[in-house]
Amino acid sequence: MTAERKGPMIIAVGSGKGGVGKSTLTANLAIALAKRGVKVGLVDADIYGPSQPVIFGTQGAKPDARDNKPVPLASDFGVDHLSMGHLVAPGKALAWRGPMAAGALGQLIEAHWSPDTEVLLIDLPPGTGDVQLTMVQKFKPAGAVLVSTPQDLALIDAARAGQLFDTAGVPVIGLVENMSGYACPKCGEVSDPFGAGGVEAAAGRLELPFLGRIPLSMEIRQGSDAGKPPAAGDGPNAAPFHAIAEKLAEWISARN
Ligand SMILES: Nc1ncnc2c1ncn2[C@@H]1O[C@H](COP(=O)(O)OP(=O)(O)OP(=O)(O)O)[C@@H](O)[C@H]1O
Repeated sequence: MTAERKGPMIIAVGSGKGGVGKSTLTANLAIALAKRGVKVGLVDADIYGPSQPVIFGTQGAKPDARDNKPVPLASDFGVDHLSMGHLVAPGKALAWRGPMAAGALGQLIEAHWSPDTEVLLIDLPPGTGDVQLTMVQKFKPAGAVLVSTPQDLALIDAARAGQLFDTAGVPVIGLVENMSGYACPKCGEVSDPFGAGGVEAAAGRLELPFLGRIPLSMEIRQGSDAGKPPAAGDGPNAAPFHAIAEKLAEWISARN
């Protein structure tokens, strides 16, 4: 009688800096986990710059509400999802103060997720502000994945985001390097516009697992903008996401 209903395991995806590919990684990890048979939901908590409706191709869709709670939207990729971008007009949340944004995040997490949902991936806003703090304090994720590009500045911010989770007692599952190495589509030569290997080295210094790297690729950007996330297909850009999802799935089953 006193046993609490066991909800989905919450896993946060965070970054110290904006624009490093956190939303791209979250969406593709969710899709890759779903392909492995995990029942996954995704919350786009990036209240000030929601991008999941574009990535999932559900822009303009309006979630139903039951008992004043939103019902997450289904997608073509087996991942139910909910974003502030589905609930308020674009740009409106920009004027919200911290507590209001944090309250909105609560509504997304406590929505009508299907009862068999095993894992909720949360695409956090970049940085270490109020929304992130509320998230880790109130909803206590089981773990967090941190994404960074390889440059030093992004890494310093990623380490700060790591501290936020550490302070709240949320284990960092590992670090992901995004936009690592670019293969020229014309000549095939690989270059490293943001450097390479920086995140793996930082993971070593911070004594955190390194989960893998995602290349900088035109197809990843085009797929994200067109509602066709690469992990849903089986092209060359799907593999890096699936390799990281495999490690995440191992971490999840070790916790169950
Ligand atoms: N590996 C990649 N190769 C090419 N483009 C990428 C890659 N990762 C992300 N992008 C592109 O970079 C842009 C920013 O990515 P994304 O929105 O995922 O970052 P973010 O960290 O979530 O940003 P925000 O701070 O807005 O939340 C998007 O246009 C996305 O398509």
